Amino acid sequence: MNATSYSALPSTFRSLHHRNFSAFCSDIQNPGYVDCHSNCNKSTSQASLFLCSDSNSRRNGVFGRPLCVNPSGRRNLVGPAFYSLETSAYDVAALESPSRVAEEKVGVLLLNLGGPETLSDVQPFLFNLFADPDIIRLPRLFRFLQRPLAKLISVLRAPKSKEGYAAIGGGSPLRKITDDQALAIKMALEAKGISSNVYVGMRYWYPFTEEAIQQIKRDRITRLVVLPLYPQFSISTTGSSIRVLEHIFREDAYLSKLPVSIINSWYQREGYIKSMANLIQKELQSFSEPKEVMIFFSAHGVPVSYVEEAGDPYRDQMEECIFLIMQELKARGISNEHTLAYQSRVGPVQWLKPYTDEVLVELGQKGVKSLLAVPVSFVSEHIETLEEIDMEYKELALESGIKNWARVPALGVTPSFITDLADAVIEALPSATAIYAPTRTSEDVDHDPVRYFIKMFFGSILAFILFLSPKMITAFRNHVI
Ligand SMILES: C=CC1=C(C)c2cc3[nH]c(cc4nc(cc5[nH]c(cc1n2)c(C)c5CCC(=O)O)C(CCC(=O)O)=C4C)c(C)c3C=C
Ligand SMILES: [Fe+2]
Repeated sequence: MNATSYSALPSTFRSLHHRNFSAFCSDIQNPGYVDCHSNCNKSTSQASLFLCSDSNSRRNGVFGRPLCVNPSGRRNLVGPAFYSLETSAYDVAALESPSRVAEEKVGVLLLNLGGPETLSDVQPFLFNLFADPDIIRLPRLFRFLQRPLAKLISVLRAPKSKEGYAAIGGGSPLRKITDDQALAIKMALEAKGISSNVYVGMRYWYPFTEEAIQQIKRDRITRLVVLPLYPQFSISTTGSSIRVLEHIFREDAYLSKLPVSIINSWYQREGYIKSMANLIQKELQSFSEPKEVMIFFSAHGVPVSYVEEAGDPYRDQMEECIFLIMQELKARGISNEHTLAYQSRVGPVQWLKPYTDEVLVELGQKGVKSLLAVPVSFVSEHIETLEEIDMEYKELALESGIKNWARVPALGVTPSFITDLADAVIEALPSATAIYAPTRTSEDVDHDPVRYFIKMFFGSILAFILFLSPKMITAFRNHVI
């Protein structure tokens, strides 16, 4: 697991992230949904609160006996069961004063992206996504345009996006797969002697992170591990979900005192690397000449500015991840050629290169005949594996001269992977610390009505010119994702 605490992230990212906290408010387009951000204000965070260490962590212990079982089957909760802990191997305070009897209710919150379940969910889902200031990062002057812009882009993009979801059965499989993963992690923890409630919190669709948090509160969880289901950290994924959590936690007396441990990334974990290597090794055997196969890692892209201006560690982590997987394969005597490319770009800006579609064409032209696609930024099947890779990229590869094509499946509930995630949770438990309420800074409150009017006026004109240009519209409507 990445031992990087939040405070150890690149300072450029931290400052951007904290600045963004100031602009955050609930943007969720979700008619029958109770707005958990009603207290949303313009305060900013100065805290670096995500402390998670994997060094010298105690592995599991025996954690007491069942106290009670909540029979209600909440949709974002997996198998609720609480245990009373008489001695806790992970409770640092309890270790310091062994006479203390701690009663712990361990919660694990899985963070994920979420996806539309039906075709009519697609546009509101896209609205939620584009209304996220970590997905479309507007300069301060334009922030007031986030929601109108999200509306515009979501409407423009919805037809293309709907085609994709229609091609994979009419909706995203993400919710079902994430629920299965939650149950599997709960059972793996149970097998290691830890009883827990495992919750699913999606960023852009049901069950929303806000709903999961409310359930955690109702369940009076006393120690929480937050586990994003993204192996590598990006501002646009884990960062965005953590920002939502921070916002909710700092507004709430109970939550701000709850010991929380957030696992920022876990791409270097041995169990994950080995599980990925297993999938690749197995799939290589489906080719008639396994040694001739090019291993083609395809990661979801992010705009270059995230990495080069905002300090997103995503590209570095991705490259290290690929290195570790290849090292593991080499240790098994597999030394195929490999390459990494980035897929799924949206909009008119530069994304991380090389682009998957361009590399496929080049490889075909260079005479590569066999290719094994390995989706590497996500651990569930989703639209970008099932539609973009399996349909669009496969077709492109075959047209470009590649003869033999296969893809490794996403990890899903692969036992070795799930066991490793359970271990990551156990290792994170000791470092859970309360999130303290940060103070506000004047930078985040724009009191002056004249300044506000001037910003709105010039911002609108500039936005009109920039965002409604035909180039912009085409970019959002057409780019593959
Ligand atoms: C590590 C994974 C992901 C990163 C990084 C990421 C960044 C990112 N994504 C968009 C825009 C869209 N993403 C969409 C779907 C989508 N994205 C991810 C993962 C990452 N995104 C997943 C798993 C999914 C699929 C969910 C599902 O329903 O199966 C979409 C919608 C799909 C479509 O329109 O076709 C958009 C749009 C941006 C702009 C971005 C970084 C800034
Ligand atoms: Fe995405």
